[in-house]
Amino acid sequence: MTKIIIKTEKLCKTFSSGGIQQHVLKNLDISLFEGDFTIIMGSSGSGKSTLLYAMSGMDKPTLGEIDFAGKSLSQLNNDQLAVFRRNNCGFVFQQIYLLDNMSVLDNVLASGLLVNKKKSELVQKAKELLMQVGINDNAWSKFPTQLSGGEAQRVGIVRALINNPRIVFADEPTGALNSASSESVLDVLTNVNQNGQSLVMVTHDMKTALRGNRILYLRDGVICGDLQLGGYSEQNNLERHEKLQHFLAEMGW
Ligand SMILES: Nc1ncnc2c1ncn2[C@@H]1O[C@H](COP(=O)(O)OP(=O)(O)OP(=O)(O)O)[C@@H](O)[C@H]1O
Repeated sequence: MTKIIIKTEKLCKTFSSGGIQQHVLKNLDISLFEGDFTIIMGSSGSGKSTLLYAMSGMDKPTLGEIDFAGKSLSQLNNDQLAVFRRNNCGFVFQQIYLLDNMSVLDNVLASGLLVNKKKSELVQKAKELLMQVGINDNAWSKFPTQLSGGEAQRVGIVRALINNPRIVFADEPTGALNSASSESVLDVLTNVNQNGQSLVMVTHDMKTALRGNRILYLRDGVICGDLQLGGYSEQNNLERHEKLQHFLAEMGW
């Protein structure tokens, strides 16, 4: 049976500003499963990023519980949460946030060294991962400004993977890329998932969503659709495309 990796119970997030409260996430009960590539879709402002940040322990919920691989996140203080995130989560953002004054290799190593891994092992692993995403040795000493957007995001993915996270969270990872670069980044994410890595990704884009095997649809802070799409492959993509199109039409997307 597939193992649950994250389970939320009555998860709520409310933001207050200027005396006005905005209930962004409303009593969400969600289970995410190991090995899945879960996609979160929904209209702008529906709470997708807020949900991603709450489930990953980046932000604290207002109410409710998050069980992450057997650990209750509400029991952790901020320092413990930071350590927990470092050991269990990888993050890929639209803005890639590579450090401009460090080489490609050092950007990856910096994340690994934060969890006290042995440097020689890390270097070996970083190089292997960089090769796997098509960043070859002639690029390892380059600085981020010398990379294309797609190359930089593939380095961002390696940085997210360097500590063997239980799950990788991605927030619109291709949102700032042209279509060729997007495809190369999505191929990498697909490959990472096909090698067993759990992923959860927020996207607005249908083509991007097709890389996932499960689609959660958020409307006004409530999950109103949950589609099992089956795993991505180029052969079955037409059928999956139609299924997703139908689902999104039902959701009023
Ligand atoms: N830190 C914050 N303080 C106050 N309000 C916030 C904060 N973060 C998010 N919000 C509000 O919560 C709502 C949901 O935001 P969120 O970014 O989660 O939506 P989203 O579905 O990811 O939107 P988009 O697709 O446009 O990125 C928005 O109305 C946003 O303004």
